[in-house]
Amino acid sequence: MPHTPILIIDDNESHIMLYGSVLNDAGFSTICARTSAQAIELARQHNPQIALVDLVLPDGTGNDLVATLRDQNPELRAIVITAYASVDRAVAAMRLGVSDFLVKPVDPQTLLNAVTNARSDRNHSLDPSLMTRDAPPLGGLIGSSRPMKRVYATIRAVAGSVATVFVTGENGTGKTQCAEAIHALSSISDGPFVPVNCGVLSQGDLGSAIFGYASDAQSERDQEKIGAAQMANGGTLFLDEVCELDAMSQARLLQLLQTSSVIPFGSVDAHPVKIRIICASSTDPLEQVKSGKFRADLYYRLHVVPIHLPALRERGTDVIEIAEAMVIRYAAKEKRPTRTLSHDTKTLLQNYTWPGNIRELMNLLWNCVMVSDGRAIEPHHLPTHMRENIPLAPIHTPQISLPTSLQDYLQGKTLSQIEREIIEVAIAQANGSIPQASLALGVSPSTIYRKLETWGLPARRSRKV
Ligand SMILES: Nc1ncnc2c1ncn2[C@@H]1O[C@H](COP(=O)(O)OP(=O)(O)OP(=O)(O)O)[C@@H](O)[C@H]1O
Repeated sequence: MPHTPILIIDDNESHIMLYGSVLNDAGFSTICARTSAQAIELARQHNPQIALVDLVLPDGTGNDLVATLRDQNPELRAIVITAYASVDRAVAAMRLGVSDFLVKPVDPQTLLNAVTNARSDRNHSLDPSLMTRDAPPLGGLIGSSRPMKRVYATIRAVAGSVATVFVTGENGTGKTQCAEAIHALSSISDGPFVPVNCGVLSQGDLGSAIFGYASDAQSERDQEKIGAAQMANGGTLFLDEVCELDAMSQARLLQLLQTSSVIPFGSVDAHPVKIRIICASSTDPLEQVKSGKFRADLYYRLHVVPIHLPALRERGTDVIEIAEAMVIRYAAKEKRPTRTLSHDTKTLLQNYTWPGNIRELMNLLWNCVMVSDGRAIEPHHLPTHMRENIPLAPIHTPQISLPTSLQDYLQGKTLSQIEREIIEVAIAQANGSIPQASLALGVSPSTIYRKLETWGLPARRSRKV
């Protein structure tokens, strides 16, 4: 429980009673103000850490009041309540450092979620020792660089709450692994962890994959498909590449966050769910908000606790720590003798820019374990572009050439066989460089790495055509 009461500011008596009783029933103490002036005075006396602020007050705007209260106490978390959701209002509130933005009518669960999130956000940001002390790595995450220690500390700090977490970082930096670590450390770790990659499904499939659908009861086909949000009930829903959601799914996700219930497509029935949402993006979500692709109010609700995963090239000697662990892992997996990394190999690994991050490193080492025969992995086992320090941006994009008669080529092949062949050709023509092959194919390197993982192939063993 917080040591100081929650300050409720609203000029409507019935709202004050409603919010007060919900919070009191949940064990919070509250104090109430009907005007900005009263609120400023009460805040001086009681130093509240959380304030619930109506946007329209008799003697000023809620935003102005938040600014004054945060001037008095920069650690104060403000939850703004408004009758109208609008992007402008949400953005203005975000600029003021508002912690949550609720639209009337506010249901009790949404209010409690917002207060719980504000508390965990506050606890997290108030503990500077968490950010600097030597946080040991978490299961599965290797690396002891300073930026990663900060990440481990944040994961630990947030895992105890159910606050929404927004993980950012380039492809292959470990966003999914980070989400899994948060779930594993949380009080809901017994519940399911349900990941959805919003970047790989078509928009039509994506909406029903997350929220499910209910079809016409007369239809002979399945009448209902449970979506990931319901499957995650009691656990964590992980939305990877969340900025890829279309407008309709963004609206549904916002509704899910506001009401803690899921309405499947084609249905009007709301299914209550108790889930934590973790989302991730490899692009800057704020840029997506600025360009109008992603709703500001949704971003704002998702971005309660941000975690940024540094690129592998920014993690110092983590690259060697991870590489050594991977060599052991792949040697065991492939039943090959364990090899060391020679001094020169380590230097090359350390100096490379790793556009595909850890996924690229893993695939490279898998390949090295397969092709090396001596005691150590030497520079000649590495791809040419790493040995010769070829710049990251390719001078020219390789052209993909396929057999001349398309009909002959396609004959008797499934779509997935064709996809696999095209990817293998592109890799071969890029001399084993996944980043270059991905440029030629117009997909992200992660997409190719994932496919190779599915096929059980290390990256550079792809067939030369
Ligand atoms: N710190 C780490 N130590 C060891 N392995 C890691 C680490 N971080 C990530 N990995 C591994 O690297 C691979 C890629 O990680 P992950 O899928 O979590 O990345 P991602 O950022 O979610 O990628 P994408 O953006 O493509 O979805 C996984 O096999 C994961 O287990």
